Amino acid sequence: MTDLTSFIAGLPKAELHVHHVGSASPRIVAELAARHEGSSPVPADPELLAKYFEFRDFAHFIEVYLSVVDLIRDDEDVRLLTYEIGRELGRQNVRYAELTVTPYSSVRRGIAAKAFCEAIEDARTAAARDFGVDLRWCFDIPGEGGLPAADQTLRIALDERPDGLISFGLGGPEIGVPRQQFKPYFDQARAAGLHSVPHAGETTGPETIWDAIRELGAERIGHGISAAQDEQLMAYLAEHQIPLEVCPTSNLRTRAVADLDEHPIGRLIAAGVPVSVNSDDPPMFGTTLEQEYATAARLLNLDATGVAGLARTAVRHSFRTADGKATLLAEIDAYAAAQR
Ligand SMILES: O=c1[nH]cnc2c1ncn2[C@@H]1O[C@H](CO)[C@@H](O)[C@H]1O
Repeated sequence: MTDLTSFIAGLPKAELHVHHVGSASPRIVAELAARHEGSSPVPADPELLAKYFEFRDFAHFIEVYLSVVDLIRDDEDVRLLTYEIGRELGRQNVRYAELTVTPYSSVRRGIAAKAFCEAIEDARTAAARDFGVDLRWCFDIPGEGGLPAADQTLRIALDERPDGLISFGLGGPEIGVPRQQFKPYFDQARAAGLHSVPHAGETTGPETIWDAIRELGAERIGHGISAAQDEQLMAYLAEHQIPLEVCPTSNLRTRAVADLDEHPIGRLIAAGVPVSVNSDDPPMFGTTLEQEYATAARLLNLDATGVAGLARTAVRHSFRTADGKATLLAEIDAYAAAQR
């Protein structure tokens, strides 16, 4: 039996909560910073960049995140970033990923919506061909952009409708950004067949999660960790099988939790809440999906069988086709059996 680290490395995985720009590796950020030399506070040097990715609080994280968004200035940057994300996911044996993409931020930067969508679709085709990674898109509203951002994000989703688009989300800060105002946009996105996957309960309490369910028709919740403060909400999530996309290291690095050993993931699972493990913005948080699995294994006291269960759970919570799920579940089972 190989050790858990190598078991995790080889395990076929699915990722459901990982942000497009938030996945820009230090190498890609350096390349983009060099392309736009001198016009960005983002350091090109990897050492300085690691320091730059240390956050005082969540608001500071969003500020840093937006400074990296600012580096993506044309469709070539979009194509490079997305293809390289595919490479990194393939390196970790991620077979399927639902990437949260924020077209509003790039269109505001002057990249035409059509060119943006063509660039991510080109990269999706190339990542499947070159790395065996099946990418899908969640288009998310950056909450700090308010209703103008919601309107533009919905327009792009419905007018451009790239082949990989499967869901509609809401990210950015929750404090001061109530979920209810986005109901008309989620209603239209859902009517058009997109799955609803807003962030909620990351930096605010359980009421934000209730709002995401009642007002936005959430089928899954980004983070949702404050559900652990509300027994009734956890029972509801368990009964209606509404999964949480939990990102442990993100919560630590944005100060959403003070200490990993206090992370509520164990309490949520013990209450029957469906939970997948994800990386969110891996290079910004100095982590990878593999490391998130190792962290979850430590927090939940999992052996290899338990870790394979994390991968299976992510596949089951995904919006992949039934055939696509069956194929990946079979691959996970075959891998786990071969490692015994
Ligand atoms: O963990 C996170 N929580 C909320 N928003 C996030 C997170 N990671 C990345 N973003 C992204 O920050 C962008 C700017 O507001 C948003 O688009 C949001 O998707």
